[in-house]
Amino acid sequence: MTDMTPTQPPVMRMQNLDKVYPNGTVALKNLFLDVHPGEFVSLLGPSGCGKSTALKIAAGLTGHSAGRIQRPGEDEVRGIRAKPGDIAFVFQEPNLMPWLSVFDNVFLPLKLAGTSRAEARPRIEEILATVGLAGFAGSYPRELSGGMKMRVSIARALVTKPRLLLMDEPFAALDEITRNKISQDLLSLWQATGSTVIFVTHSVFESVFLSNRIVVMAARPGRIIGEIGVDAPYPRDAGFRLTPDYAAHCREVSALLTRAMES
Ligand SMILES: Nc1ncnc2c1ncn2[C@@H]1O[C@H](COP(=O)(O)OP(=O)(O)OP(=O)(O)O)[C@@H](O)[C@H]1O
Repeated sequence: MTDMTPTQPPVMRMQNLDKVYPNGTVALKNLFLDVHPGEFVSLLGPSGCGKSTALKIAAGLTGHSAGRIQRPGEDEVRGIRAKPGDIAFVFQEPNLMPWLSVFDNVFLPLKLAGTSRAEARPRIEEILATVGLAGFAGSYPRELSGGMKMRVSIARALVTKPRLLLMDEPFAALDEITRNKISQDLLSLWQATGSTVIFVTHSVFESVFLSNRIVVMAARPGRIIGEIGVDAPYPRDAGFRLTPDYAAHCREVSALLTRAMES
């Protein structure tokens, strides 16, 4: 287990959040979650417990009904809102612009932030190389496999060096081998960029492989039932290996998930 004592102020803080959708569905109730700089937090829980809702609120894509949220760069007291580029997200569907090349898809958020093409080029080339797409800058989405499209989507999300990266089951549609490879790429990027990540997944294996903290939500209404720190004594660059430590962490998370299902 890692020492989970926070050392720096959180990048994102959810305090006592409730979310009631207009149709009356209570998706979140008394949700508290602090995410600290450089953390990779996985959010797990039974289907419908409110994981995506929590992520959408964090992204500012939907509002909350009660409680408080502090996003990166925001200061409620001084009325400062998060800047575009402070928060990035990656969903299951890569959502690339089909008429733009791989280079231009990744360039898009930098362009919107006012960066020139020439200025952006070295950064884009570097990030494409990190995700294994060095030779594909001129390709178009239709020419890429699902795994390659996901790599472009991750590169596009991280190219602005966001303070917070939100990922909602990004690898759910990929086959297992591609999923393992991309997980390793994501881990390299996370380590290289020092990003802070919140990652929603249904996979215990994936969460233990990737995260340094796993937060489990209870079935209803959406609230946190417990969390586990993962200090990764197993070789993280070697894929999902069932070493005794890795397996022990997986068992711990599975036990917590079982409790969450029964709650
Ligand atoms: N736009 C919406 N309007 C009404 N209810 C919604 C809406 N979006 C989600 N819900 C409901 O809110 C609850 C939480 O949904 P959410 O998608 O956040 O859960 P989840 O944990 O991400 O689920 P899953 O693991 O299946 O993706 C569910 O009961 C869902 O039906």
